Amino acid sequence: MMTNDSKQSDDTILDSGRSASTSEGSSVSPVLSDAGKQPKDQTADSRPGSGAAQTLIEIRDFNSWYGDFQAIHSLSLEIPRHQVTAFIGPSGCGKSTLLKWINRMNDIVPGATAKGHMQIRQDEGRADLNILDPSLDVVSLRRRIGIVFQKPNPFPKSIYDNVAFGPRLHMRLTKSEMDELVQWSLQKAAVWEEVKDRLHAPALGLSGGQQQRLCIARAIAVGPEVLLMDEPCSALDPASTLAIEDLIFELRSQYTIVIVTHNMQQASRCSDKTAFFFEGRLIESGDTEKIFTKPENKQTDDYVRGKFG
Ligand SMILES: Nc1ncnc2c1ncn2[C@@H]1O[C@H](COP(=O)(O)OP(=O)(O)OP(=O)(O)O)[C@@H](O)[C@H]1O
Repeated sequence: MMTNDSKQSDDTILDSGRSASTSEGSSVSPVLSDAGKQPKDQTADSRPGSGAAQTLIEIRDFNSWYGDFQAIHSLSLEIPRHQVTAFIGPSGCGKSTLLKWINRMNDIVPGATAKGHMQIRQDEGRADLNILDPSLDVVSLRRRIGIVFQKPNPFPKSIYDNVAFGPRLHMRLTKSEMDELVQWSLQKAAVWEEVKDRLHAPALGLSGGQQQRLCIARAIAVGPEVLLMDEPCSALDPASTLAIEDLIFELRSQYTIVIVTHNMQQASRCSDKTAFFFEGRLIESGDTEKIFTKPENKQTDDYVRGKFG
């Protein structure tokens, strides 16, 4: 259907069935700088005008389908660099669908197609990258845009091997460099103190909250710019949830974070920007404080007040 619409030639049209993607969902990107093999300082922003929140990902007139069912309608949204953006809205409104297009996880979903513009800014001097380009190397994309799922999903390997998995695939590190990277990642994910004496024990022996922080460590070990989080706390107890929320807030100085959540308190506690979706459409987006205190749209107001959803 939409794949033959030649009138809109400036739109990218992506049919996941045609894509040459792989099913490797793990985000993997270099975390070590060339010089000194130290974890990169990703806070530095070389683009002009850095300081104010800049757009990292621009989504414009984005539509997506599962077969004939249109899940997202003409959605436009800018995701700012080094901030936390929360996607909220009732079940089935398209939050996860949009999230999973941002790192092309939907490539592996049969019948999933998309059309529109979705671009990630590159370093100064390089043209923005078209995320929906069917010829894009999605493994490289997922090294830049990592994802953490609702349910912690450590590999049935040791804690150490979980974190080292991506770097082993994509980097050539010495043993001591790998040790350093594993420690750095676990520290960033605020789980090092709890696991440092049992790095070679099975990851599946950790608590749910520890497993989720391990999954965050695994995602950041490969140096992504963006972390997508799909209801990362929904399987966790309140104490673990607070630990992850603190972590999200902390990590935003170095990563751009997008979090899907059903928990309004969580969205208001740990995000800078909020986007409210309803039935596949973006109803309103803006500063989290404004969305939760003075939204412009009545539907947004009703939702954040818990009147529906
Ligand atoms: N693989 C799929 N095949 C067909 N339809 C799908 C598929 N995944 C999602 N959908 C449909 O697309 C719409 C959006 O789903 P999506 O999972 O993005 O919603 P959501 O807002 O994330 O919901 P929830 O909060 O319940 O996770 C829903 O109507 C859903 O049933």
